[in-house]
Amino acid sequence: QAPSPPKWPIIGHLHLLGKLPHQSLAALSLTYGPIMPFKLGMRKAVVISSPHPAKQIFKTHDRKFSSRPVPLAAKTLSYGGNSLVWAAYGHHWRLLRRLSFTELFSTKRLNSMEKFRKAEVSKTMASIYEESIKGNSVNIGSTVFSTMLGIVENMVCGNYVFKKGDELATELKGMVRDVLKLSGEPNASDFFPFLRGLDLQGVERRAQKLRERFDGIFSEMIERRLKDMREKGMVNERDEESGRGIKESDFLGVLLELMDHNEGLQMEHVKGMLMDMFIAGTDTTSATVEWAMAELLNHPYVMEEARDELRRVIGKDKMMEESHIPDVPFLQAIVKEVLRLHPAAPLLIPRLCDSDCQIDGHIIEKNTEVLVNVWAIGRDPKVWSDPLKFDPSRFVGTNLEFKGNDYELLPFGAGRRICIGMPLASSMVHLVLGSLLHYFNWKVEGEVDMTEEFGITLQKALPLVVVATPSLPLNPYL
Ligand code: HEM
Repeated sequence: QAPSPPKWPIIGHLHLLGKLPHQSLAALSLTYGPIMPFKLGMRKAVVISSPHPAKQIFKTHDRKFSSRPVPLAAKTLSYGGNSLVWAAYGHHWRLLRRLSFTELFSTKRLNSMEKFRKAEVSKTMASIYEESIKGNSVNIGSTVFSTMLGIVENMVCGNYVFKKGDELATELKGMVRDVLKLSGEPNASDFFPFLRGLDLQGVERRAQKLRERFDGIFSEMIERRLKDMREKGMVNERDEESGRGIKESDFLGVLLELMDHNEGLQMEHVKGMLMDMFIAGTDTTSATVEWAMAELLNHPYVMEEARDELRRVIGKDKMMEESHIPDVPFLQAIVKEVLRLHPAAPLLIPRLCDSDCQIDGHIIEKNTEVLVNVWAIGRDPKVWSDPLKFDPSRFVGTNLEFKGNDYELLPFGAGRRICIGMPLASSMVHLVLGSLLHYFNWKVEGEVDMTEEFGITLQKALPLVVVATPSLPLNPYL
């Protein structure tokens, strides 16, 4: 057994989690090592804080670690824990993963939707422009959240339930945050199965209520889609805008059709998938752009270097497009540096060990939960020189990527359960951040506060609200 902190009777190590578990666990692993057994009430866990054991888990023994523990709140919110994010590794998960890949995230599918993403980002830039000429400030996180909401929504169901800036979109951001908070909130019923049913902290009650609110939205989406399908067959009338082929359906249409053909898919699986995409795809991406802007505002010379690069590559009177991304290596380095210091899921989404396994000489027993602390790995002085310094140039001229093969940089996880939305997230973070920098000047008085807030995702405690001024002579976004 690897060394672990002294535990208390019954609660084990729960008292050591603190308000920001990724930070408390990172500090403890400095004393107890990179493979640290941890007792969460009655549940066995192990915390991994270094690239070598992470590689063993995600590569050498990936199959054994390909399920996840499902917190009770997540089970309620995901319609029973059978969605892509939470399903146990096996036939059902493979079906959902394959469907999501072919219908949403294959290169072909993503390419066919590019025109639409471009339009969505232009709309965002135009709205920031309008605010900027009025001298109004912009809430970066909320603005990028709405952009991602529009993009995910269009990919998933090809129409709009949420209008930009309307009440439902604003409400939805709050709801997504609540889901992430609830799913990450330590819940006594998870740690002590004999307390199940008592719901002492009211977590499940709150999860149930939240799910009902989502359910109203999803039911409306599905109702509309079914009506379309009845009236027009599978023809997607929005093909002009979405760039899809005329006979193709969208993701929701395909799921509903498969459900009809009894492929083992039920309505709650379809709704669980909608929940996954809206939760996993929106706040993660907008938080990354928000952290990036916060770091750049605190490092104006880095921001200036990125803008010089964008001006050189794109030109002064053109919009940034996804096709520019391979030609802006410094912007790419900034994104890597932001994901190193501020990974949107600092403990990833935990995995579950399905049979005894030896990692670097330590036995990890069956049913142990595995928390890979990528936040700690990103700040480990044994891995990075001057790790707390925001210095994108450390990536310039290296082949280091965040795609699951370099175990020192794993913001999207790795192995067969690596984030399926990574290609989309990567394009969007580069495109939105690049566009914000290319088109506007950004300044703040004093330092931006970088305090983190608790949740399953890493959020800024204080939202970044800044005034922009247009920086290019023409406004290519209007
Ligand atoms: C910066 C943005 C994002 C980050 C940092 C991120 C991070 C992650 C991480 C760490 C995991 C768990 C991986 C593992 O267990 O190894 C994950 C899973 C997942 N992500 Fe993302 N994600 C992002 C954006 C997105 C987007 C845009 C979507 C979709 C629209 C998405 C959909 C998913 C799904 C469905 C899973 C579950 C995959 C499975 O269990 O098979 N994510 N993500």
